[in-house]
Amino acid sequence: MFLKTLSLVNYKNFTTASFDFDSKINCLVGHNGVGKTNVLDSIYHLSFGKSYFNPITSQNINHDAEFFVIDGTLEKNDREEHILVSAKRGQKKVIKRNNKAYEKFSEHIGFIPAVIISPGDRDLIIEGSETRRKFMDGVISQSDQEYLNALIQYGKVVAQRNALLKFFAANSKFDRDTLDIYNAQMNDLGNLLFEKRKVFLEEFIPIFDKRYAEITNQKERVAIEYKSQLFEKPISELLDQNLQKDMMLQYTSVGLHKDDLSFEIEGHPIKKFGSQGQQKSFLIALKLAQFDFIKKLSKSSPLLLLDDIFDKLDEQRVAHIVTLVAENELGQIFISDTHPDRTEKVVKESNQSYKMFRL
Ligand SMILES: Nc1ncnc2c1ncn2[C@@H]1O[C@H](COP(=O)(O)OP(=O)(O)OP(=O)(O)O)[C@@H](O)[C@H]1O
Repeated sequence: MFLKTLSLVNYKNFTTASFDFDSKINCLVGHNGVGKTNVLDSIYHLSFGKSYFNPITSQNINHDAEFFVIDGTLEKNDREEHILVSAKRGQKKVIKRNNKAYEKFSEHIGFIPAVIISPGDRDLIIEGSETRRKFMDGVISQSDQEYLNALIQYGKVVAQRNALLKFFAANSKFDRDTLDIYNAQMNDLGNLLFEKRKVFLEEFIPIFDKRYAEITNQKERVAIEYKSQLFEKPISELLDQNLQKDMMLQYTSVGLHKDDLSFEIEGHPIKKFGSQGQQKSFLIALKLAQFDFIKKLSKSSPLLLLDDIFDKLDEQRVAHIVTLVAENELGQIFISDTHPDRTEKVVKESNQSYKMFRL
């Protein structure tokens, strides 16, 4: 699978732009702020139906315009596929595949598998548990529609349960029967998601370990561990035990939505004890493991979007990734960089076809 063409109208800083991509390596080069990241983000948008950097759709529309269009042609399984994402201020976004609009965007997830590596990935280490859950959910969802549907449903049930708790507090009421309906739904959906997260991590963690060792020449011991209250008790029990607390807080304080992943180096949290370089290697290993995992399940190489990759890796490491493309381990990649010469030097050495786009 590869992205053949991309046209943008009023997407972020672009009024119009079009690209005819190479099936292997594409380099977007230019000064700070010319829009290199925005091109990568528009490709991400085609894949996930939203921006990686700014989830507020209206803010992706050029400041001076009323709408944006991202139009891409893919070659997938020897067929040409046409994907269009468009948004108008004040209206719902539209995503079309071969001119037919999706009713649910979630149906599109996984159609164009993609992985982005960007300086902002550091949030995965430094921010709260939500970023890590989102990462895990994102990887699983790209290859498991049942997981994605259950996840969406679970989120809705928690929101309904929270609204009910607020209603109880505002009206000094309590209705066990309605609460039990939500508890049962949370329990069933939560268990399904918990089992799938466990299965996923059993497979994902060894892939991550291998990638980390490869990137660092096995310098130190790192670990990812799944943290969930569900290892101790089923959700139904957790909910019963915490009912008084939830009534007071007016939200659901326990469940699968509190899961986390702990990232450790030599037995200590990498957030506090990892050097900058170790954190960078950890994040890249995490993203390459995501790539491997999705590739295995979807049986095609995800698009690899490398934003400001030289910020994260020295020339040798970037060359290593480009070599992987040459060996056909990776598929189509997009690299953004401010230094055309250093990028061109690295990609030339790979003896692969490539295109340079000077923005
Ligand atoms: N909705 C928008 N309308 C117009 N311009 C926008 C919009 N959103 C972002 N921009 C502009 O896009 C530019 C940033 O583009 P981008 O982040 O892609 O740059 P870059 O080439 O990757 O830069 P760097 O090398 O610094 O990472 C900024 O000038 C920003 O103001």
